Amino acid sequence: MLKLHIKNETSRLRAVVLGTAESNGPIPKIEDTYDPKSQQHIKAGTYPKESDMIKEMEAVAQVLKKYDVTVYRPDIITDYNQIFSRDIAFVIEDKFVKANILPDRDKEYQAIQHVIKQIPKENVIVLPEDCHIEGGDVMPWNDYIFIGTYSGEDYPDYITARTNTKAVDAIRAIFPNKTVKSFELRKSNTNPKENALHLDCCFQPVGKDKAIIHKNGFLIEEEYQWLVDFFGKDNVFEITKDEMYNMNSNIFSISEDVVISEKNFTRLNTWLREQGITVEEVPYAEIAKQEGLLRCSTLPLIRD
Ligand SMILES: NC(=O)NCCC[C@H](N)C(=O)O
Repeated sequence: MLKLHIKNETSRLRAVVLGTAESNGPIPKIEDTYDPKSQQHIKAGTYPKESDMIKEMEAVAQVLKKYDVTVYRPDIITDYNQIFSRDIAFVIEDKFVKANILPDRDKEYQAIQHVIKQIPKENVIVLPEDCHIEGGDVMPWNDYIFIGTYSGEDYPDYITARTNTKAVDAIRAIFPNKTVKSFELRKSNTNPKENALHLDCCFQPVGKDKAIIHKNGFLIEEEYQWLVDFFGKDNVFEITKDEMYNMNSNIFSISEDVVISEKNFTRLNTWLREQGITVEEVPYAEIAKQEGLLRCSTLPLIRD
């Protein structure tokens, strides 16, 4: 049986599900896409090739192997996108919560049944269907759970809005000992530079007490400011609109002092090293074209 344990985003990683780019399927039709960045690349003829994305994910697998992390991979569903395993479920403490993901992506959960079977049944939580939530919006941070959401009345119009108020309330009820703090995110179905698809597309804690953040990803300035004050101005690395677009906030922590990051994130990687963090660089610019990066591709099961 798997002894799940996740308290935060950066404690030493021991076991993780890493998505797969195998049998990712043909280039989607514009009407079948569910994020504006993929759309943009389909129109420009620059949508990523499966073989390139497989290489990128293999580089991540190699780093995880180097750090002796146990890596689970999804079963392969023919011609189906299974790169972003982060969103399909999430672990908080010893609970595995099935995410109620966008219907276009709902088969992804079935492909990790071999992992779920190893979790005691009483620790697997299935939320009511009207609680929409994706793991990219959920961040356990010690006594807190940070959740990205969108509560506008036009929620149903946004295919980019993935976590609703009902889900935030449900998480609050399941974890009464945690402070659940939600953040309204900026959404656009058409402009990736104005779209924080998930909380991890505009914010992520790193190290022991630091964070990466993009102000414009937050709809409410006070909520952005709350995070800056929480971590302290000097501990926060502010990223630009283009850096958010390139997914700089979506690196992945193996521990408080080791992260996996994209090799072109020069400014961020320099800052991380200045903080004493070892940066394991991988190529991930092709996968980034689908509006997800390293945090999005990983579902941590056990951290110290
Ligand atoms: N946590 C994340 O931000 N995941 C990225 C998911 C990207 C995928 N194209 C989607 O729209 O669901």
